[in-house]
Amino acid sequence: MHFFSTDTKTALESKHLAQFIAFGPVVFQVAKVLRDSGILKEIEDSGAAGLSLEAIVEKVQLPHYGVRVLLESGLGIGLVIFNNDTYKITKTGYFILHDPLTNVNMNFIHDVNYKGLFHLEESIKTGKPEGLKELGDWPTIYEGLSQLPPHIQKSWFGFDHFFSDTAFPKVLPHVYDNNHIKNMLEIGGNTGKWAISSTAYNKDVHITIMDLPQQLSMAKNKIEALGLSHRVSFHPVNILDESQPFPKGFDAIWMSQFLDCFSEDEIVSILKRCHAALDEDGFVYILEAFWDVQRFETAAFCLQQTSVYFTALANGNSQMYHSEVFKNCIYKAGFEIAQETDNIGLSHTLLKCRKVV
Ligand SMILES: C[S@@+](CC[C@H](N)C(=O)[O-])C[C@H]1O[C@@H](n2cnc3c(N)ncnc32)[C@H](O)[C@@H]1O
Repeated sequence: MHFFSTDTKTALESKHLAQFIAFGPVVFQVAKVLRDSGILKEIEDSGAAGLSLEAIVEKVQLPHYGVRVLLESGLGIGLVIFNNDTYKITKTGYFILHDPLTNVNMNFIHDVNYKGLFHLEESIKTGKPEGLKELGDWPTIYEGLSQLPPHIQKSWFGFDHFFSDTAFPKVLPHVYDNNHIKNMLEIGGNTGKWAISSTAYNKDVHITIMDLPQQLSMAKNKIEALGLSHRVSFHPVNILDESQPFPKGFDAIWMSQFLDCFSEDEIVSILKRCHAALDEDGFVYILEAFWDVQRFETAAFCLQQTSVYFTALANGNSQMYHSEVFKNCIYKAGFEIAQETDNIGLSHTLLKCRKVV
């Protein structure tokens, strides 16, 4: 929050940033084409010597006019510099080429969000993911995940997994060490990554994955292929259907990057049903990224902008939450927070919640 309490820019900096915003889609597309066409890579490979426009055209085999337009735009964006008749890469250009976070975000924004974001204003008014029609005809993106075209699906999973992959190895000891968990319900298990890493980390735990039927069939194939069917069960359900009871008798419930897919009222409803499904001395473990609990302003920025994907594309009513808004949902559902562990992986917080007695 401290990042956002004062206006620190000069008037000149502010006007420059305003132009970056006004030309935002141009900046984005140029950077992506400079990355994907190989132009940035050729310039980087030339090192301190740099490359002339003619040499770049020769190397990437694209029309002279197009390469010139891209590079002149790239100068203004700050991806390249030009001196002694040659282009050289900048540090920002380097991040566009090599930084995993930048690449995952850029692919996700281009493939999943770009066209749908055109419908943002409509989504704000209706509370529905109006941009989703650019990808397919589903009520939310989750029903469509397994049917997305392969390159869009790759970008969606690349984005989702990037954050959980960095957090899961760090969070496993917090969940399993000294907690004697034998029977865990995992809600929103997606492709089975948590179940797979849990069974490898803890030789006793049995996991039941609850998710949409389409999603579970993807997870099931993976679990079977790994020979883990005796350790992992599946419970297909649309959690928004409140008439569907949760299975009972769990000493732990795990939800990672799941509750941010729902509105505040829906989160409370899901957590109340967790309350009923959980043993009296059991715990709900929630792994989430909160934009106000970040060490770096860039991390907070990424989370704040990711919220807009939920508005225009995913379901129209959820977001990456401020921690206080989210915690109020936990309290309303009859839980208290027994332990909070911040700064896990890139940006996550682990909340260990117990029933209020
Ligand atoms: C963002 S993914 C989280 C995946 C995984 N837990 C992780 O940490 O990477 C959200 C998951 O929630 C599931 N989901 C979304 N809406 C659902 C619903 N209405 N009922 C059941 N599962 C749902 C999706 O299918 C998806 O697997």
